Amino acid sequence: MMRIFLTGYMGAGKTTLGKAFAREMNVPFIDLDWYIEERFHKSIRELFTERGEASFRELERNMLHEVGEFEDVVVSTGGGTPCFFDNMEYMNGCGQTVFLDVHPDILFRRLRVAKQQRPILQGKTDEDLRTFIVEALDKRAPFYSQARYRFDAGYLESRSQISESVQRLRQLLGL
Ligand SMILES: Nc1ncnc2c1ncn2[C@@H]1O[C@H](COP(=O)(O)OP(=O)(O)O)[C@@H](O)[C@H]1O
Ligand SMILES: O=C(O)C1=C[C@@H](OP(=O)(O)O)[C@@H](O)[C@H](O)C1
Ligand SMILES: [Mg+2]
Repeated sequence: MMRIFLTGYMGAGKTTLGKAFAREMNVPFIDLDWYIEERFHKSIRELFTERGEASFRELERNMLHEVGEFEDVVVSTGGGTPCFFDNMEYMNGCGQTVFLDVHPDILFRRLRVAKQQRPILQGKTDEDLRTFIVEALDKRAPFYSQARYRFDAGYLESRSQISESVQRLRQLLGL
């Protein structure tokens, strides 16, 4: 049975790598954000605005517990998932957890062009964004570091880099 949770900051590549890795391992892929969006028929952005973050975190935890029941699955969590409730402990209890570690400079480069879909980053100038990433990583590090494995996900910019990363992740997990 394979149950893998990918964790890490926004833009770390959880969705990109998770999708490619699940395909390689021939198991279903679940992106927790997409799962939530489908269930509630709303975008993450809408859920944040309509309910506020605290309520989003509750439903995120509930949905995590739902997907944590599935067997043979690769789950990409949201960037904040490990940092609320006992979510990290829960994931460690039922599967393999991987922290996708990426340097803040690379995260900045990725998120600059992809901040529209992420409610937490909206309206930030470049300078604000850079500071915000560094500070958030600092706050979230104690949670991310509880993952069983750490993976350097700084190389996901092309198809070949993605497939090289998939092989590297496979080796790390001994699969
Ligand atoms: N369609 C795309 N165009 C350009 N870059 C992309 C695209 N999809 C993914 N990427 C790159 O991969 C990064 C990681 O994205 P993603 O997998 O969504 O991260 P996460 O799920 O951890 O937030 C992106 O920010 C970007 O650098
Ligand atoms: O870091 C966060 O708090 C969040 C990350 C997002 O997921 P990604 O990391 O996949 O962008 C999404 O769950 C929501 O916007 C909140
Ligand atoms: Mg994602």
